[in-house]
Amino acid sequence: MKKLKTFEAVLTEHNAVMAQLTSCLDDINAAVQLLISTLNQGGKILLCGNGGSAADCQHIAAEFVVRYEKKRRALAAIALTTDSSILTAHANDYDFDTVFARQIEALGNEKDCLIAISTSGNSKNIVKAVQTARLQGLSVIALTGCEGGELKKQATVSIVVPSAVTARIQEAHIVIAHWWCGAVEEVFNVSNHA
Ligand SMILES: O=C(CO)[C@@H](O)[C@H](O)[C@H](O)[C@H](O)COP(=O)(O)O
Ligand SMILES: [Zn+2]
Repeated sequence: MKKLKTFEAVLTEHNAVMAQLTSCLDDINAAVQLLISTLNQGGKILLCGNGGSAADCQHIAAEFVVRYEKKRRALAAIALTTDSSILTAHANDYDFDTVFARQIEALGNEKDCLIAISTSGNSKNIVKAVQTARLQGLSVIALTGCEGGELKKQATVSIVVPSAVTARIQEAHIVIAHWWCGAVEEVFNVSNHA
């Protein structure tokens, strides 16, 4: 049986990935500018991902629509991972590879920005979502790892977390996305919110 990785080993691995995130600073900053300009011009943020990254999509959308740390006006974000009727109908009647692409066809326009999350950078439904988004004129931020895979080639801005371990990459993704939420919130903080 494979020996259990100790919690200390996980912490060491996690801390090493966090320390190496400085290599992604330019891309992280470029992505936040894209999010701010998207919202400034009346666009919305769409998000897609599988598994743990699907959960991250709805987590991040909630921060934008409701709040991160401050009360301010609502910001437009939709997780494409949450409508079980759309997901099951499309997977059942067409195929799973286009579950997100289909929703982008329905909802996306050139003012919008897609945040596409895939730790491998190669999940077919995420790659197809990015292709559809680019064809429709959306900008795309890829949150990925493992050298970026196919996503890196197709996104407007790619953040490639320097790790090949899915869980560590996901942990880095949420740290980055939380920073984006805080930075965006600062810009839209001048609010008429009660
Ligand atoms: O959360 C985890 C592992 O931490 C899993 O659910 C993981 O997200 C799933 O295996 C995904 O299908 C992986 O897809 P991707 O990140 O390579 O696109
Ligand atoms: Zn997980």
